[in-house]
Amino acid sequence: AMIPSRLFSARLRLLEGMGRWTPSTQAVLGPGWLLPQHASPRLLSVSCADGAKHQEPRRKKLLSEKQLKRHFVDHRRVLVRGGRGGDGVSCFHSEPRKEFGGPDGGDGGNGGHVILRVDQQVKSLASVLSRYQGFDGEDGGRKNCFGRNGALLYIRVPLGTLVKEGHEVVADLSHPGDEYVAALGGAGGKGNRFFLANDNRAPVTCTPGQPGQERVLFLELKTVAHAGMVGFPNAGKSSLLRAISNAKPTVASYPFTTLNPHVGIVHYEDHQQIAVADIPGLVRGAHRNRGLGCAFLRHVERCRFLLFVVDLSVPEPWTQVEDLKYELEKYEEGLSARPHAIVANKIDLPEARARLPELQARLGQKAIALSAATGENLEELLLRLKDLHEEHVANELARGRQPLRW
Ligand SMILES: Nc1nc2c(ncn2[C@@H]2O[C@H](COP(=O)(O)OP(=O)(O)OP(=O)(O)O)[C@@H](O)[C@H]2O)c(=O)[nH]1
Ligand SMILES: [Mg+2]
Repeated sequence: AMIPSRLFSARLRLLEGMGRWTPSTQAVLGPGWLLPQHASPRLLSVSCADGAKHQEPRRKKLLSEKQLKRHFVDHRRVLVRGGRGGDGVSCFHSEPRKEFGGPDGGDGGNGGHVILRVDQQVKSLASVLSRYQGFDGEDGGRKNCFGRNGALLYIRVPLGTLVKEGHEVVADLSHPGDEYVAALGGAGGKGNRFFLANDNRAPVTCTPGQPGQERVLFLELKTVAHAGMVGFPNAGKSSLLRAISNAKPTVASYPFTTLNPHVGIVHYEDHQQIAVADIPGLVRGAHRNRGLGCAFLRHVERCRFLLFVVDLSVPEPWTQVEDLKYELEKYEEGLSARPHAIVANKIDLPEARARLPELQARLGQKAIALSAATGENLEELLLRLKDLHEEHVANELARGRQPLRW
């Protein structure tokens, strides 16, 4: 589970055991709606339920939009410093009855580099700290002992991390296993043995180790996936991802459950794998920085095709599609024209099913009506995903490019 959802659930436990829960079926978009009135029964835990008997639940504080954005970690400023090189040593060989032992001060070891490495287990930049110091090299020793080099320090980052220095993009870690040396370790110093020469048989000079490189880098996550799911909060994107893939994003009846994109892999019988990203809820006016703003729309940028997830339990569901397209277009021109499918979710609810014919008519395009909750008609979506994927592969090959492989 991601950190933000844990924060939410901690807050929500206060309301558990109350039995007042009703599933919220629609998200009403306004400034004060960011947390639910009722907690989901999923979060029930015994210890807290006991506690609830004795104490009055506290009033929940509403998260402001600003606080909400703080939970959403897809960019980070990091200070990286390579390890310092070890110092060289100045000393002379000494042994009983041997009067002029030569210089035998060893060199210091090199400082360790700090390296960014893509790790597909890592899903967000939340685990990245604000500063990293590489391992120092060891100092040299007597008897020509060289210091040990500092070990490499790896920072694990998710696939699709963009590395910027100032405004310049210095690396784009968009392939599994990609690495980028963020800061070089300093070179080790030389011991006096190094300075031994024919004209100087007894050098006393030795040099100190160099400090490691220091850089301030900006990491930015752009989720890489085949398909990106976009939809309003509570549309059921996370439920859908759970239903079709191995991913387990949190599902709850309040908007903005998902604050970080999740990527799930859909496995087909022919061993094909399609990566689907669950992208945080978009709201009307996102381009004017409402809700989570449109910062997270950069995750959509790299999705090869889109799934518009529409909540059929809300009146006039077709406006959702128009609004989603509008917001996407505001963010980047042409984004709404990506290959896409329209998914009408929550068909298990009777009022939702009744709205379907009108939705189809208004869109002038087929919508895949399904229920993430009951699993009804998921096959149609899976087949459509496969078609979209094949289209993408054919397109990329035609342009002489390598299609995204998972
Ligand atoms: N009846 C019904 N309820 C559903 C269905 N799919 C999702 N829900 C409910 O809708 C609510 C929201 O589901 P989520 O999957 O968390 O929605 P989301 O789009 O990921 O929401 P955010 O992460 O907040 O953007 C939950 O209470 C789900 O149980 C469905 O097919 N039928
Ligand atoms: Mg979600």
